[in-house]
Amino acid sequence: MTEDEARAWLKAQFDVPRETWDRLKRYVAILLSAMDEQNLIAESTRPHIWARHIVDSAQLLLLARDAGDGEWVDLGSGAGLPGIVVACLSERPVVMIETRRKRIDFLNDVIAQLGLRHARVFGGRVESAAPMHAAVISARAYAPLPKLFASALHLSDKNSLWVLPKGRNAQNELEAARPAWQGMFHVEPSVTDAESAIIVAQAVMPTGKKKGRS
Ligand SMILES: C[S@@+](CC[C@H](N)C(=O)[O-])C[C@H]1O[C@@H](n2cnc3c(N)ncnc32)[C@H](O)[C@@H]1O
Repeated sequence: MTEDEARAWLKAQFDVPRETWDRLKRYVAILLSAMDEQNLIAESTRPHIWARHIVDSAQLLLLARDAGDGEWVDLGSGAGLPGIVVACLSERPVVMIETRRKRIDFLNDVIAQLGLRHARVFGGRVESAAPMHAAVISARAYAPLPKLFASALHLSDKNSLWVLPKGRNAQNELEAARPAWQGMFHVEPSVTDAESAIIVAQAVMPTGKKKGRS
């Protein structure tokens, strides 16, 4: 997907009013300029930021269309991927969880500059966030599945929809997690890379447990 194709995809998939479009463009500009001070995205992806990061994040919204009302919780948000992109493209409240100080400051700065009043940052470890009933949980390049589920189970209930971009190893990672984790799982192809996939899960709980949090 070229950068032009990425922007065209966004326009085709989302009703992108001018204000939203401006926000996305400002986010990209802020992110690129902050790259002088901290490594927020891989240097090699800088020329492909719309395809590799913005569309890659935005596609999760399509997979979460049927989620119930409530907060979208993004684990290990880093530069705000996908959390900031989700907050730009939807009105759902977004909580980004990030532990590194410079990244927390960056995220709060982006929220303020873009006026994203429905987004907030929890600055700390996922494991130490207060229990929640998230409607959607995303995690991009955060942790392998077993650690991901174990660290964030207290943020979920049986209705929470997990949308987890997992690159080219998604199916294998899912099979490896199966003995310890049960739920309804399926794997969706990524629009940005034909060989990458996104794990979508619901009612996730450790195997052997009969009931999740309701
Ligand atoms: C590889 S980066 C990915 C960032 C972003 N999601 C992306 O796709 O570009 C992983 C991020 O997760 C954060 N992180 C790792 N473990 C964490 C934890 N237990 N709690 C909160 N944040 C964590 C790191 O500080 C880092 O910013």
